[in-house]
Amino acid sequence: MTLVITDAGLTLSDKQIFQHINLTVERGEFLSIIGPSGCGKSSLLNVLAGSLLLTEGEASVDGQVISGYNGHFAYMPQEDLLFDWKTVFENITLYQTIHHLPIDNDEVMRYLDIFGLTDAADAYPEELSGGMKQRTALLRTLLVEREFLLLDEPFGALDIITRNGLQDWLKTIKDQLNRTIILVTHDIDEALYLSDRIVLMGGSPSHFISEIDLAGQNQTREWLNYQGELRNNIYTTMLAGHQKASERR
Ligand SMILES: Nc1ncnc2c1ncn2[C@@H]1O[C@H](COP(=O)(O)OP(=O)(O)OP(=O)(O)O)[C@@H](O)[C@H]1O
Repeated sequence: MTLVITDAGLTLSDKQIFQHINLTVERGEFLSIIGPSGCGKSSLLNVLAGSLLLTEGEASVDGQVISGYNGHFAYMPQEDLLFDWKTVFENITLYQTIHHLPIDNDEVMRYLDIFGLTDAADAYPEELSGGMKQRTALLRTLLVEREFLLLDEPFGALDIITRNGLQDWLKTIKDQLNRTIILVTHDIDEALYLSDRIVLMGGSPSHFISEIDLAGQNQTREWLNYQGELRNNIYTTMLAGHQKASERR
């Protein structure tokens, strides 16, 4: 499946959030979107998930225009809260329970194993570490079984050690997930480490400023250590976009 966004713009309450956004995402790709706070990254994910409608242009999956909630995207919002009174198993199968869909226990157990949560299946969220909670929320999103996973700052609230651990983990399992992933992050290194491609968003109204193609790179932690120039270029570009936005506010 291919996602195509063409000349997309979004105005909310008379404020133009973003404009002229063009993007094609191919099946299996890992794309990160980075940009300053408030530039509209979450809004763009909301458009794809169907909870916001574009005011200009269009987004489509395999030619089918997105015009509201649709069956292509599973969205993990910034604060994907787990229900405290439900176990890990019950939390991750919530979508199926709510929609009266069958639960494939073998499949769920297989994913619990991949996510390192087998022993926690019957635990309640308060018994989990921060990293385990995020893995649980991510697994819940994955089990919705959509082609595209939209991850909005999934590791944003975690300490650096846990965060790095989850990045390493996501990198090792991403091929097994067999999904197309769109990740929103503020963390340049996270984007460099995990992505096939990065788009930078900024300005006012916000737009895509530039794109970095990382396909074919072997992005190890050591590789990251040598990306000072690239990291600096991304940061400088983001800063320029942020300053431009501040001047217009
Ligand atoms: N329903 C709404 N009505 C009006 N303005 C909104 C609405 N939702 C979001 N906004 C505004 O849209 C802008 C973009 O918000 P959004 O959350 O998409 O940015 P972001 O880049 O994801 O920010 P962050 O990185 O801080 O999460 C912000 O200025 C926000 O206040």
